[in-house]
Amino acid sequence: MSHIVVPTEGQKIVPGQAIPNNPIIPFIEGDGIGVDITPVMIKVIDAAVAKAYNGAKKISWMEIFAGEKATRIYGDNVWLPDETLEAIQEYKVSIKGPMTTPVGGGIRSLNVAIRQKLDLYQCVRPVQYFTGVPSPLKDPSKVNMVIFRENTEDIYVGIEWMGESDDAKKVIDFLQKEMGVNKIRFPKTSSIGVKPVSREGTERLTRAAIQYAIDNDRSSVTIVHKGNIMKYTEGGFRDWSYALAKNEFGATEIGAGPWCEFKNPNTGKTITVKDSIADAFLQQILLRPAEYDVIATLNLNGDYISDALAAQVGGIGIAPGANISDEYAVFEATHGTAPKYAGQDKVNPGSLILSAEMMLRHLGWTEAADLVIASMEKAIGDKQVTYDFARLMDGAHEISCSAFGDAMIERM
Ligand SMILES: NC(=O)C1=CN([C@@H]2O[C@H](COP(=O)(O)OP(=O)(O)OC[C@H]3O[C@@H](n4cnc5c(N)ncnc54)[C@H](OP(=O)(O)O)[C@@H]3O)[C@@H](O)[C@H]2O)C=CC1
Ligand SMILES: O=C(O)CCC(=O)C(=O)O
Ligand SMILES: [Mg+2]
Repeated sequence: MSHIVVPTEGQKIVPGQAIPNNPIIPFIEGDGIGVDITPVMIKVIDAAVAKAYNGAKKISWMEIFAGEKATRIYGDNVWLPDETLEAIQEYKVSIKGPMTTPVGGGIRSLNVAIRQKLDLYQCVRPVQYFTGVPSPLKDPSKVNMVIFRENTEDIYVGIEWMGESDDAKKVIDFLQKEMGVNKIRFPKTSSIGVKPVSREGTERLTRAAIQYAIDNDRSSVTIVHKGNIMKYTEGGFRDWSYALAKNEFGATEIGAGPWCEFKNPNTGKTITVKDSIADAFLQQILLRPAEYDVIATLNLNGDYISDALAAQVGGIGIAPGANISDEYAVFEATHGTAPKYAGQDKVNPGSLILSAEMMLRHLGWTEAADLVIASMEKAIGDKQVTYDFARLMDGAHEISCSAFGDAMIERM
């Protein structure tokens, strides 16, 4: 039985057709702080759209279910109902709150499952400084990067077997007897994980990152990898990315290479394609952030880099993101369910609001998106901030999650 109530007003987004003035947008509330941030996001976005278009445009929100709320509605163990995935596919553009993933045993990540099942291969996470936001950097205004994180491959996808299980023993046996592997230090008790990284997966991600650099007049794309150690997976990602830059975008090597460059066909400006080994990269972004612009990286590196870079511009309370395929887009914040704050109307709704701001731009509703950015800048500039910023800002006025949404709306 369906538990999704389709709004009586509103239309579906149809690829190849103009975005309707009243699109139906599915949303997943999310676990933990989802109950706090999702309603605030909806209120702020509705206000921005109403203000920007004088009522001529409006989103019809349609709740769909996943995570703990789905188990309450659909029954035990129904974490990701089929009709939720079908709605994301049918309505094309949607937004989700965070969902809990237990550590060790228990269900595998529903967030990752949505990305895998719908092949949302780009995880796009812009990291940009807003004036007045507290930061550990001397000059955080130099941080302006967009992470393109591969979203469907790598050790992150969860192909692994628990140490001492029959399956782990079978895999270790195969590796030792058939593949000549003699480097597993403790074969009797090792858990084993598999890290698939493909040329196709790399190419489509790096293509999207380079195309983004072209479309948005960015100066460089940095391939971040650990290819010195994992030569065929992380190293493959680097080599396939450089090859794509040369073969598809006409990049040529600078000096002895491997860095290369090409002219942006739209602006004539040079775009440099370079690479950085992940450990060094994490210190470079702290010390010399101005040198990095668009980042293309694998799934696990991208996970770490997302939170690390977010910290440089105020933390994961203000870190938006989007999961994108050639057909669908699911917007979601970088952070998780922050369970200790759930239901307290305390946390920063900024990440989910900025994810919705990315969604407005994706729809071409730039006027409303601009209002979201401007009102957030004003609220922060007036030091009306949630606890996470208040504890790091002098003279800040700490307000609740919902009051921050209201402070934005008052400033639109
Ligand atoms: N895409 C998704 O849905 C994601 C889900 N998760 C899941 O979330 C659960 C909790 O993960 P955890 O590692 O604690 O990471 P979280 O991102 O949920 O929280 C870590 C810390 O980040 C800060 N934080 C997070 N969100 C906000 C916010 N909106 N405003 C202000 N501060 C915020 C808090 O810091 P402080 O304590 O300093 O106040 C919080 O304790 C796990 O089950 C994990 O798997 C994790 C990441 C992404
Ligand atoms: O799915 C999860 O529980 C964690 C995901 C995550 O950390 C991320 O996508 O950044
Ligand atoms: Mg993460």
